[in-house]
Amino acid sequence: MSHDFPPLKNDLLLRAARGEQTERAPVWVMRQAGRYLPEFRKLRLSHEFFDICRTPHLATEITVQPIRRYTGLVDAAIIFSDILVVPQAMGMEVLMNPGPVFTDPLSTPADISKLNHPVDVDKELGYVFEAITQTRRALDGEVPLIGFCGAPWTLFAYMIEGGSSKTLQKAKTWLFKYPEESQALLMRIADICVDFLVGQVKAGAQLLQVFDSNAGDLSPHDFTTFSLPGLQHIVNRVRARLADSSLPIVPITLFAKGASPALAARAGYDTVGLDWTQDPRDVVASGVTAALQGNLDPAVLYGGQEAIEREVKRMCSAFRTARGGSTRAWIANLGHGITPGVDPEDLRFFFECVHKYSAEGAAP
Ligand SMILES: Cc1c2[nH]c(c1CCC(=O)O)Cc1[nH]c(c(CCC(=O)O)c1C)Cc1[nH]c(c(CCC(=O)O)c1C)Cc1[nH]c(c(C)c1CCC(=O)O)C2
Repeated sequence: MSHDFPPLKNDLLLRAARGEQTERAPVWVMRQAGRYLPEFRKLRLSHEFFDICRTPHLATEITVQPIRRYTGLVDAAIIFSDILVVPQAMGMEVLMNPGPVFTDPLSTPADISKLNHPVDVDKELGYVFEAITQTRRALDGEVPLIGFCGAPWTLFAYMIEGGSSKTLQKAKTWLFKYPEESQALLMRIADICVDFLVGQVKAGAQLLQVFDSNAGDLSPHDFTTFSLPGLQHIVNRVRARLADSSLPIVPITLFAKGASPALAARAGYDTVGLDWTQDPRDVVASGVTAALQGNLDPAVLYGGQEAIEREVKRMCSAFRTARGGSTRAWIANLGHGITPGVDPEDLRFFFECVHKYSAEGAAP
């Protein structure tokens, strides 16, 4: 590889993702660079959301904010960006005000012809690669850097709904009314995700995560029919392409929120992310052998320190019991992103509790 990055000093995340035993569970939280941090809100006052994503030194600055604040407590950085940069690369306009808004969503399959095809990922998303490379240098090996993308089904849903939606009525209409066109578009998105993820590893990402945030809206049959093929394509092609280009075969995590973990595990990722509705003991009992990530309810962080300590203890004990007494192959996290109203000191306490209660030899 052409980069010469500082050596990694904390590899807990990478070891847990590979299924190894670690002296304690590595911990990070989804959306850890975000609005609950005053230093993020301050920078955000003078910059639009997607301008930050497109400006590598700003994306780097925000990515390292939680690493600086929680030095020695947090075990990973995740590049500051958004899953919706992929629809932008496909030619769609997306604004953030305050949630995502597509100015011209897809309404029928005829609209697919308006999308860029093929997409030159290096050209359209090169700013993410540059941000990753700058962030690797800024991190100075303190913690590994996670790259990510949205899953085809979740991106497809945003491209059709034009924003967040409770029912996903429009996107689901496509699945049932235009199944073949839907599958073709889902696989087109999957191919872009492959190029995007490989480019992120080339730029310096040390673990990848695919966010299928809308997975739970599909029945098991429809998840299997419409989401799983793209997810499998991504993990298989990314691994093959990394091997062909002599790049490191980094671990890959799938967070399919709301989906059955046993079904998500069929995609073949190294780590399966769990939301807080799942009990890790049931997940392991159902035959899932992948590493696990998660899964405290983000709302626990509003409950005060007594609740945080009690619930982290409960979580650690559940993951330990799931594996017959060890915290092997577990990455501690929330079950979804941290929300804007959390007190940063309560997140610090969450990290401290994970260190204490996930340690080898901690009381069960
Ligand atoms: C569905 C989704 C999106 N984006 C993302 C997902 C998948 C994860 C999930 O389910 O939450 C992923 C994402 N978005 C962001 C990151 C950065 C890295 C991190 O710290 O985790 C990541 C990994 C920054 C962001 N993405 C967004 C913000 C807040 C925007 C702002 O600063 O105004 C941040 C910090 C905005 C965003 N972006 C998106 C929505 C629906 C919203 C608005 C609602 C919300 O804020 O949660 C799309």
